[in-house]
Amino acid sequence: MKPFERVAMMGIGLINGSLALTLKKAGLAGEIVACARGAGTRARALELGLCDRAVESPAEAVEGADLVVLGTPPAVMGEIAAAMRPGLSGEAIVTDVASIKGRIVNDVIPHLPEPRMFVPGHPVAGTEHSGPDAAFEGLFRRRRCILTPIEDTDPAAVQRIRAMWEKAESSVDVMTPEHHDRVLAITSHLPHLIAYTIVGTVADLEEEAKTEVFKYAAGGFTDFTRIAASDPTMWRDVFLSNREAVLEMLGRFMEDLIGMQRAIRWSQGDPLFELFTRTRAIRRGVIEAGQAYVRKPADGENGGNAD
Ligand SMILES: NC(=O)c1ccc[n+]([C@@H]2O[C@H](COP(=O)([O-])OP(=O)(O)OC[C@H]3O[C@@H](n4cnc5c(N)ncnc54)[C@H](O)[C@@H]3O)[C@@H](O)[C@H]2O)c1
Ligand SMILES: O=C(O)C(=O)C[C@]1(C(=O)O)C=C[C@@H](O)C=C1
Repeated sequence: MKPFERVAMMGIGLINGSLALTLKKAGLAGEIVACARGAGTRARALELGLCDRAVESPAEAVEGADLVVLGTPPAVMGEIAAAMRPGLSGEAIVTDVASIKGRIVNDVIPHLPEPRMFVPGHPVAGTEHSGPDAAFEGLFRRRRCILTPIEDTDPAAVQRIRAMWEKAESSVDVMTPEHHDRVLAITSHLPHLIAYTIVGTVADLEEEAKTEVFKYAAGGFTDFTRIAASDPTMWRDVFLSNREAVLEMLGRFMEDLIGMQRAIRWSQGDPLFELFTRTRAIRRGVIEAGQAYVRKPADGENGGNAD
C-alpha cells in the first residue's frame, strides 16, 4: 500500500507537476489525478507523465482522493477549494504549495469539510518557468519546505505531509503563517520586487539606450532578468496578499538605498566598502547553508504559461 492511494493535483504547473513526478518516483502515490481548466494543459500533463488522469472539474478531481494539493496561483485557491467541496472526503488531507500562507489559510479553510485536515505548506524551491513543461523531478531536493499548521491542525496530518516532503529530500521547518510571511517578504518577495523594478526601469529607457543594455548586458543585469521573467499572475497575487510585510521590508530597503546614494554623492568610500564586505560574508553563509544551488538548465529556456 502506498502512503497516498489517490492524489489530486489542483493545478498542474511547475510546482505540482514537479511534486507529481517526485511522488511517483518515490513510490508515494498510487493514482495521480490532475485538475486544470485548459484542455491543452490537461493533454500536456498526460503526455509528460505528470498524472494518470486529467480532469476539468475540481469536484471530480478530488473524488476518492486521500491527498489534495492546491497548486494554482495563490489568489484562486479559495475558489478552487469551494469548487472541490462536493467531491471532497472529510478524511482527505488537503495541503497547498503557495508562496504566501496567511491569505491561503483564510481563503481555503472556510470551504473545507474538515479544516483540521488542512496542512498549509510552501516548498521554497522554484524557477522562473511556468506550466507543465517546466516541471522536473528533483526540484525539491536539498531545498527547504515550510509547513504552517494552525492551532487546530491535526498533528497526524502534519506528520504525513512532513514525511512526504522529506521523501522529496526537502528539509522541513514548521512555523506560523504570519512568521512565514514576514520571513519570505525579505528572502523572496522583496528580491523579486527589486528585480521587476530594475528590469522595468530598463524597459522604460529610450530605444537607443535599451539596445545598448541588451548588447552589453553584464552578469548582474542578466541575473535580474531571470528573476523578472517569473510568472506575472503569481507575483501579482504574492505582493497584494502579503502587502503589510512587503511594504515594511520595502521601507527598510529604501532607507538603505538612500544611504548608498548619500555615500556615493559625498564620495564616502568607507560605508560602501564596509557594506560590500558584510554582504560578501552573507553570500558565504548562504552557500554554507546549502541554499546557493545551480538550477536545472531549462530546455530552450522555455516554460510557457498554461492553465
Ligand atoms: N514558481 C515558483 O518558483 C514557486 C515556488 C514555490 C511555490 N510556488 C507556488 O506554487 C503555486 C503554483 O505555482 P507554479 O509556479 O507551479 O505555477 P504554474 O503557472 O506553473 O502552474 C499553475 C497551474 O495552475 C493552474 N491554473 C492557473 N490559473 C488557474 C486558474 N485561474 N484557475 C484554476 N487553475 C489555474 C494551471 O494548471 C497551471 O498550470 C503558486 O501558488 C505559487 O505561489 C511557486
Ligand atoms: O529560483 C527562483 O526562480 C525563485 O525565485 C524561487 C523562489 C524564491 O526563491 O524566491 C520563488 C518563489 C517561491 O515561493 C519559492 C522560491
